[in-house]
Amino acid sequence: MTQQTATHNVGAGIDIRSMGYVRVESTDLDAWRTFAGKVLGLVEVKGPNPDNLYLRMDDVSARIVVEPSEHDRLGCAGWEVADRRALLAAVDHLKHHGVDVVEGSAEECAERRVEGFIRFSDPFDNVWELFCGITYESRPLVTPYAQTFVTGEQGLGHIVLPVTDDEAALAFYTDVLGFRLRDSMRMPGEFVGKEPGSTAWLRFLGCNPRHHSLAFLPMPNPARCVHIMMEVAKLDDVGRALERVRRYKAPLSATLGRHMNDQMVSFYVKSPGGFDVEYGTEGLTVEDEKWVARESTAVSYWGHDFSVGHQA
Ligand SMILES: Cc1ccc(O)c(O)c1CC[C@@H]1C(=O)CC[C@]2(C)C(=O)CC[C@@H]12
Ligand SMILES: [Fe+2]
Repeated sequence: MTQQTATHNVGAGIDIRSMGYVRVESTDLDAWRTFAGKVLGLVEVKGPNPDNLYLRMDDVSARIVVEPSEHDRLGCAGWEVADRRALLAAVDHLKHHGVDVVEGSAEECAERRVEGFIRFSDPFDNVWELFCGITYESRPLVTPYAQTFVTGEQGLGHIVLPVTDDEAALAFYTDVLGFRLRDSMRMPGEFVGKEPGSTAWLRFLGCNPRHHSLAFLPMPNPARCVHIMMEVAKLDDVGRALERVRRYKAPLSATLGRHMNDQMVSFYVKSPGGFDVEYGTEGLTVEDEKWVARESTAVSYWGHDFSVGHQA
């Protein structure tokens, strides 16, 4: 299967290849330094702006950039397209759908080490960036706990964004952005503040073989992000990370478990950004040609007790 087949552009949306980077706003960079380095096992590297914290997880120069701010929240997620031509096509496509697009300045490109990028917001004020031509490093990454992150064509991982209207979100992300629906989960409406007896949908969407790169939860969130997921190669890497959560007293949001839809074994830990980080392994990969989007009837086959996150 090649990336160039027509099926890759199902729905004629934008040809987004993967989630490339995440930018985080922080009131406490030292808290992020410890959390990212000691708990997650990311590697701090030098970057263009000495005020920012740059974190590597693979050959890409930085996958997570934390910048000083008055807020603790997600800044934006950056999504990779193949090249400048794809980026220009995306601009046309977004404008055609009435989306306001801002082109990244030369300084902003230098800070991100990309050839070009654009910024826009989804209908729920989540900030998106699309970029091409990011730099990658010759020096192999040596992670502090010897884990390997699963990235490559699957990108950084996945992100769960807050939305206010699940139907409008599904239409925007599939018809306008070109994501493919991979799974759905029904939730009681009262869970997200809708009228009792109603239904709210959690949708899981993909843009590459990773089962989902994007999901949305119809519930507002001050951190502008529910969680980001990063995947490591081995179950031992998840187990060791869970021990570091305990050692560094990072607040666990959900216990170890295996999800039903993407079969990932993971736990959730609260980041200093106000959103969770899901740390997992053994995530499912799919092929668009064969995949059928169904409705999963449970969060997990076992584990993932979210009540630990609500205990004082
Ligand atoms: C259900 C599910 C499947 C695959 C995932 O990667 C995944 O993160 C989830 C869980 C999604 C969701 C969440 O992130 C926030 C808290 C939620 C709403 C719950 O309380 C249950 C499902 C959880
Ligand atoms: Fe997740």
